Amino acid sequence: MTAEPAFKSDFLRTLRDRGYIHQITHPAELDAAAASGVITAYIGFDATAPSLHVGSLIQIMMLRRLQQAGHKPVVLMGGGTTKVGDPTGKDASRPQLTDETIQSNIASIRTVFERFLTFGDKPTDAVMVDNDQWLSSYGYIQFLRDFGTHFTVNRMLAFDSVKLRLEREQPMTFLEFNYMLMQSVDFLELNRARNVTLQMGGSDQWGNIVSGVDLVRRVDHKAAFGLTTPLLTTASGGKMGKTAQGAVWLNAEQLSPYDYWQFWRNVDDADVGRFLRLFTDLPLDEIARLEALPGAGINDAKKALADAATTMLHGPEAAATARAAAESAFEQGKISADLPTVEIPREEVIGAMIAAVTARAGLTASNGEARRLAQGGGLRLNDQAIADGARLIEAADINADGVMKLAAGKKKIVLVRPV
Ligand SMILES: Nc1ncnc2c1ncn2[C@@H]1O[C@H](COP(=O)(O)OP(=O)(O)OP(=O)(O)O)[C@@H](O)[C@H]1O
Ligand SMILES: N[C@@H](Cc1ccc(O)cc1)C(=O)O
Repeated sequence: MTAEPAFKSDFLRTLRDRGYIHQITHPAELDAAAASGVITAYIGFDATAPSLHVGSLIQIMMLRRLQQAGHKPVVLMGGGTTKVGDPTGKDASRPQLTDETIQSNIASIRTVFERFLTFGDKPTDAVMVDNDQWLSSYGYIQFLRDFGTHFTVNRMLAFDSVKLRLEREQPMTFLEFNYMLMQSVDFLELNRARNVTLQMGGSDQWGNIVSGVDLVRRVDHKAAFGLTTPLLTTASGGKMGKTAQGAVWLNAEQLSPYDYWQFWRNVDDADVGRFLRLFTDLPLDEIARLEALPGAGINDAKKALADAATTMLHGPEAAATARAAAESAFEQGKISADLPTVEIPREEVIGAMIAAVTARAGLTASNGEARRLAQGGGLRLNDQAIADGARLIEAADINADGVMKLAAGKKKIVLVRPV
């Protein structure tokens, strides 16, 4: 192994110590800049959905580390780039979103950033910009003349986002082919308007980021840097942020604080230390202590992770409520009103097979999966294991509050309310 150079700047030292760094374009130059003054850095987020998910949280946390180290974060909303759609990592073109959908997604996404960053007018306060402001006002010919000359098709074909599609003989439209230019122009624009010298993102963004660095350096002869994080996967190999049930959304409307707390509480043992370093502000020595807890102590480390991550996103009260609901549900065998409740038409519950209700409540993907779960002893109705997936639900299974408690395995649990 080659020895890694020691960083002088607090910012890069923290990023390295906490596991954020995958690649940097000019490490020594960037380190010197961050050690000697305030730098301004940006990360872009496209508005492809009404909420960001846990995969993008590493990026948000990196902007938080930047601000904690005394530098200035710029959050870029991709109002313009979302109209084109980043082909990076995609097998096929994205569906085109309407302007209304993009605007409503931006309005919904932007709310979470205030939890992680301090916005305002002071030198290291965060600011938010929307690239629609400049990208949409270029005329086509002007854009081509100003920027098209700085990109060769030869080089663009060599980037993964393009190359992999061509190799697989999957179509890439000319619309998508332009995405890289637009992201590069963003960097140039932000460098000129706000003195942004660093762009960060996930490792899949490397091609787009390097193109922007090159554009700033070539056109304006100014310093510009790129830094990427590893693309996070969980210990079981899946892309971080997606689960069998879907993405782990950051907005409470898409995923309740309870389910968010549960996501962190249920991470694999092997992920706990890494996630504590990336997703909480706990000091490294405290994390080392939590990681080293013997045996079942790992559960305390997971609860510390769930508490800290949920507090940061949803606030201390929501985190405490989620934890109390989880503890009463899993550890004391009681029913807690804070468990997620699923409303199902009465006729689909009373008299229906428990396997069907389990699937209908979203605990399993199918009736068959619910039946197998029951056979294996993993299906519980009001804390009693039910081995027969064909067992019919009776009115007597519903308690005085009008709900019954249904659990699939140790981790998934809901209240079903017939309505
Ligand atoms: N699992 C992950 N680990 C690290 N970074 C991630 C992960 N998922 C997304 N990112 C990063 O978060 C930023 C925003 O990504 P984006 O919202 O496009 O995520 P996505 O899951 O790829 O969404 P989409 O499916 O719309 O492309 C990018 O910099 C991307 O590299
Ligand atoms: N391409 C990035 C989002 C982005 C958009 C514009 C930028 O200038 C930077 C980044 C993504 O898909 O995640």
